[in-house]
Amino acid sequence: MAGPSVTEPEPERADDAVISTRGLTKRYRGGQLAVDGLDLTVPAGSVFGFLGPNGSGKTTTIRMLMGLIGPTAGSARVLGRPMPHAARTVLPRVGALIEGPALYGFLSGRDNLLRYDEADPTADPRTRRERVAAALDRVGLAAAAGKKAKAYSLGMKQRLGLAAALLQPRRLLVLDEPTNGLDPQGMREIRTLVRELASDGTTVFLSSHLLDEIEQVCTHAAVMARGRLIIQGAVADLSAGARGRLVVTTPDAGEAARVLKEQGAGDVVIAEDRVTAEPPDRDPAEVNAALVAAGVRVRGFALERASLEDAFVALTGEGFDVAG
Ligand SMILES: Nc1ncnc2c1ncn2[C@@H]1O[C@H](COP(=O)(O)OP(=O)(O)OP(=O)(O)O)[C@@H](O)[C@H]1O
Repeated sequence: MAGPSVTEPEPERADDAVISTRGLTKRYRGGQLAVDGLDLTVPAGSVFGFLGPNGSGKTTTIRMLMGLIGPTAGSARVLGRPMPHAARTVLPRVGALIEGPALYGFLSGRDNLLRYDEADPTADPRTRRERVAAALDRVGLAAAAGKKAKAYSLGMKQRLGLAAALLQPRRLLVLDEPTNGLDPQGMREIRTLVRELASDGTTVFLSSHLLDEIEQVCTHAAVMARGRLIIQGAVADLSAGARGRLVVTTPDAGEAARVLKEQGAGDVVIAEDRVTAEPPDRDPAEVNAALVAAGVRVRGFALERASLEDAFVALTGEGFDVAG
């Protein structure tokens, strides 16, 4: 008689978070508090940017999420399961690219992937070649598959690392600074790839110290500074929280600055024929009318959308200094 089929326990929790941490903390042996009480929620299907200057605790967090190091306090769940406890069941469904891919330079890109695939005990050897070809194709390396990996550019190596992470279907991809060290073209390629992967439904968690990168590819973001979470949420909401700047283009910059101050604008800055300021609490049309009435020749009048950087500065009172 056929008994009930053995199925894996449903891993997803009601909140549908692919990653969630509660009070996650790491203090290194030397006493360094690298991550301090982190409550992170990564929604399923998001491209989640994990942003922070160098040394803010991103890599330490990723290492805890992947079960590579244990937390000092708090807990982390990945795909609904506790880490590092459930690493054996969780990690096969997570593709990770952490601290650059480990590649054999003397082997071709294809042979590197064949090796990766061989190392996976769940991978069917009969379909290995097709899997490797599909992964190479996915990252745009099909034409360079026969080249030795040492002849690859840094961007190609990153893409090969991604291909290795994509040999199996993944629920989650974790990428630690995937564009670090790449030239603008290499960066664009990786970003395009990330967008494509996300449109296939894979949740992508990527760390970066580049604000504009997060704005370009991510739907959600969390901002870290000195081991603490500053803010997290949908990227559109994060930047909406900060006010944009008023930008007036005029040959009469000095007079425009005076009028803007009179109208209640803050932080008025003149840069040649551009005057920017924190917009005052009144109808922009009135501000414009006041400029014109004072004889300022207004050639441009705009409210620039706030960037994530503005949000960061507003929240921390500091610039986003990548040198940390
Ligand atoms: N193995 C370690 N032992 C002691 N301190 C460490 C260790 N690894 C990291 N740290 C410290 O913990 C803090 C957070 O480092 P972490 O690497 O997590 O930051 P990060 O945001 O990933 O920065 P980066 O992009 O430079 O790697 C830093 O002050 C760092 O010097």
